[in-house]
Amino acid sequence: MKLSPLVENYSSESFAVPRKPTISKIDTLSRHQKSTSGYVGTAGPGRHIGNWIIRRTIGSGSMGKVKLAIHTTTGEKAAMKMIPITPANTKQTVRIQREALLGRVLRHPNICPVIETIRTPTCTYILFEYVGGGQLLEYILANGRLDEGTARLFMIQLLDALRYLHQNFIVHRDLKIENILLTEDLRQVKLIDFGLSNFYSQSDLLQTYCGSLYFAAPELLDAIPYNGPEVDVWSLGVVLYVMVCGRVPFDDISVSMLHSKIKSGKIEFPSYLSSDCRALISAMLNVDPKKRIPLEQTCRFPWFKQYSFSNYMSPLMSSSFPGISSIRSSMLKPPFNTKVLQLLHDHGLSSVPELKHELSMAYTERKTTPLVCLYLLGIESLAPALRIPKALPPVHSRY
Ligand SMILES: Nc1ncnc2c1ncn2[C@@H]1O[C@H](COP(=O)(O)OP(=O)(O)OP(=O)(O)O)[C@@H](O)[C@H]1O
Repeated sequence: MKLSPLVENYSSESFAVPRKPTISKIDTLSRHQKSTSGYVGTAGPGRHIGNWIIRRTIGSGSMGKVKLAIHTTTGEKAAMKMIPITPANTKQTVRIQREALLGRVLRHPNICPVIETIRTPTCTYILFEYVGGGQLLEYILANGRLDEGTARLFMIQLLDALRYLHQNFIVHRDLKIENILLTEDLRQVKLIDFGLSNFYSQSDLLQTYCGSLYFAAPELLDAIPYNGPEVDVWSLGVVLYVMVCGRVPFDDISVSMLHSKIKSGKIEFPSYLSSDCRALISAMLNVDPKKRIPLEQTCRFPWFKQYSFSNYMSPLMSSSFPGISSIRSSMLKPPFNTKVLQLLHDHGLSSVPELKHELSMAYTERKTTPLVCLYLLGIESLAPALRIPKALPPVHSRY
């Protein structure tokens, strides 16, 4: 595949200098954006939902519109996802509950948290922390590809977020450039959209194919059951390529051709890309999931060599906060916290007595199950010291 002249012509730009969007990039990158579903939000601007006033539309996805909401007393901003309740659509119900619950219990500086969930008879409103810098995709469309220094900073943050998820046996499964938002100062990225996330275990393989085709690992296209984390590694490899090249690595208007390009794993690298960056992308985009680099080994790649990875790790990733199975199960102790059990039940899990029973079994057998992880994440999310992770230092002090 020949590189687009528009991509070749880019000099090594600075992150701060904005560029005009280019049609060819928009064609390439936005073709994989899903169109909004037929749903038109029922909550117009100025309407109150709980303690929030609804303002303008800030985004849309397959689940509906996302509106800016302002808290009536504190003035806090939030992104309100409005999902109409359709009793027949159980798949959507599971997706909403999963997204609301994970957003509530996950605490990581590069994962967008849920502030509140409001349910009415007709609609579920999930209020997320407002991330003010827009989509990373839009930034790249408007300003061109990122320089490797900026891409590296974002990669470190995304790797950290994924490591946190994987340590808690959660796979994102819908990692794509549209699901990465920039903070207002453009120094941090935040992962959104956990509706397709799932729990994995070493013994049970996942089967469901989800997510965007452009970011999908080849084994998913053949419906081969997969363990979990390796599909996120592939998607993150595609994200890295998009960040540093301004286009997707595998592209075709024909879906079957796109499938074969993804399965071939043949990647064209632009000449300006450093060999260290190419090596990392190639290791992440290995078509054989068994040979694909495991997430925790990526930080040892020469592309990261100038940086002490430990400086960038959030406090949540320290050794006192491991998600390793045996340690995780040893953190489980009765009596179980009823607030957390109620929270889990409110998000579609079994009744409180059933949850207690399942946790007691896991405690007796010293087993780490998805429920154990969720319960412990719930406990940790209640601890005030862990709620506000340390802010990252400014970009330029790190290079
Ligand atoms: N926390 C947030 N802060 C600011 N904008 C947001 C936030 N969450 C979502 N958005 C905006 O709304 C858009 C749609 O959000 P999201 O991808 O979560 O919706 P979705 O319906 O789940 O989408 P998908 O079709 O990918 O499943 C985002 O791309 C972004 O532009």
